[in-house]
Amino acid sequence: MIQVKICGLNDEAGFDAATGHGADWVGFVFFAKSPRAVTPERAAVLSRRQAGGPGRVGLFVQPEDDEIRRCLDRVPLDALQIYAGAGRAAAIRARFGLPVWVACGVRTPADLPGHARCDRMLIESLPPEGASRPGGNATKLDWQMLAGWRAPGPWMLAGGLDPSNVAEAIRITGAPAVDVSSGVESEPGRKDPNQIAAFLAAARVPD
Ligand SMILES: O=C(O)c1ccccc1N[C@@H]1O[C@H](COP(=O)(O)O)[C@@H](O)[C@H]1O
Repeated sequence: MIQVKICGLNDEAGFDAATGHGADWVGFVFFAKSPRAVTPERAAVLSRRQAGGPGRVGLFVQPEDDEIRRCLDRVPLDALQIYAGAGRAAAIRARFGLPVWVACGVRTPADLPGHARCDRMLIESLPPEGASRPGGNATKLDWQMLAGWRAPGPWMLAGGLDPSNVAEAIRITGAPAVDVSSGVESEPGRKDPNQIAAFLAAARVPD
């Protein structure tokens, strides 16, 4: 079955929709410039609503070790999704002993990774020129680019997915897992429980 991560959860309604409809992972954005940003304390409150539920993924942009440590002291995380180079990913993994997922921004087929240097690659489009954040911009890749790509390790597709296009994206790319943030929101930073439910259902429709 296709695995699904619902990212950028920051309120009870969104969190409950993601867990209640069977998301495999929920994501908390620890990046202040994001409209979905949460504090570690807020993530901990949400996280406690569903003990033993989906995996909890913390999203960090160019993080220092201290920032990750501060989060982990407050909220248990099962994986760290980072926007940083592969060398930094290895150091973070060694330091914290958690799976590290690395965002791989792709513009042309030459950008597709040939080697796995982390626990999971997030294949997504590069941000638009002048964007204030490296992801979460609702920009999608040319999915056809991935059609002949042999993934060197676990990966997921992200960027510009929504309930109306996720099934086609999976069909074209062969993605085993997908990640969404903007595409299940009524406005930036506000998750829509109905769209979360629709996304999970659409991602899991059998071929
Ligand atoms: O969601 C954010 O605000 C965010 C901020 C900084 C880096 C990444 C962010 N989100 C991630 O971006 C992709 C695509 O998101 P979208 O569905 O196009 O909005 C996804 O991996 C999010 O986890």
